[in-house]
Amino acid sequence: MGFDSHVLQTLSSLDPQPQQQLGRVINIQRDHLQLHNGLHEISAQLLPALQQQLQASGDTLAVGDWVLFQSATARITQILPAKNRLCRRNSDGHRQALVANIDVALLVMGLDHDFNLRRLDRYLTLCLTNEVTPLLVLTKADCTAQATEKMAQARRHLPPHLGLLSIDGRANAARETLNPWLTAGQTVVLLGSSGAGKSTLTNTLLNTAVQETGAVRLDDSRGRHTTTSRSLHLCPNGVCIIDTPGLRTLQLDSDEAGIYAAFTDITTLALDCRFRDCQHRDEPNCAVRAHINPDRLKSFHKLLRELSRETMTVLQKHAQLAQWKTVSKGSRARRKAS
Ligand SMILES: Nc1nc2c(ncn2[C@@H]2O[C@H](COP(=O)(O)OP(=O)(O)OP(=O)(O)O)[C@@H](O)[C@H]2O)c(=O)[nH]1
Ligand SMILES: [Zn+2]
Repeated sequence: MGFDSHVLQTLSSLDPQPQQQLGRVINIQRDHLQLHNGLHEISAQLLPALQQQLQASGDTLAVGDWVLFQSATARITQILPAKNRLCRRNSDGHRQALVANIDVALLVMGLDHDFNLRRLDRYLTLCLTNEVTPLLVLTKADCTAQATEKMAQARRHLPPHLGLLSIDGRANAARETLNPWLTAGQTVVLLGSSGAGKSTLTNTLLNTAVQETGAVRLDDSRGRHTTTSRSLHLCPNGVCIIDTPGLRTLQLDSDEAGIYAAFTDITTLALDCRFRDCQHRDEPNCAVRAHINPDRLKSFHKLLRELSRETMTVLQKHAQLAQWKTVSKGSRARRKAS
């Protein structure tokens, strides 16, 4: 189930008791938790004290977490420190762990109306700030005549080292295409919007129909949120894959250093800008604007802007709101006058 040197190292520092077992969280429903111990599945619950501890710290258990549980009662007594956790911010600003202990993320995007490179930059940042290898997987290559053109567009937009492929997620050939990217023992998560084809691809990789799939709306290719919980499955080739429900929004839980780390194509070029503090907006001799796709630069600016808004104090937010109101009042008055 993806047991690796990280888990081994963590375990050796923990001193587990004989009545405890190691398991991996493979599914979380509202009040139902499923573990796998390498042999079979186990329905488990958190020890109440551990539940309280999690609540107090604002943390949550995630699919992919490794835990110790009591063999007799199936109560989870300890969560092993994860090598990474992909988190987002909820609408109320709270951190939510999506999945844990991930090696590779397949960023699944349809070549239909789902195709949106700015959204992709968000997912990329999530991966690169957590040391997860991202791979862009464009689905529904069979549905559009523009597959080649959109692939080229994605290639121009993305940093050069990033893996990119297009598939028909329903076809067995997709398994062969993805094979070089998937190594036995690794944990791979599928991320993307609803209807992008994550469950379809999960079924193809598992070679059985485990995950339910659903048709998309014709006008905008939006899915119907068919998948409602994250779940981890073991593929015949030894890869663990986690299918996730489509995210409506992905508010990042990253700091400035993280965003810079995810945009090294920009930060490297920035060394050649004329001004050391160049913001790559309208400064002369800006090396970034000269070489980077404007859309990607927009993503970079937007993510930094979101971050500064998040870290603003309440007073700063009020001041900014007041400033916007004055500006928009002024421009309305000017429009009226002209
Ligand atoms: N033609 C074609 N159809 C696809 C492909 N991939 C997915 N589909 C179809 O797209 C629809 C949505 O696919 P799902 O796999 O349910 O999408 P999802 O990303 O899991 O969606 P949620 O579970 O709602 O997050 C289904 O009708 C699939 O059959 C593909 O590569 N080609
Ligand atoms: Zn610049």
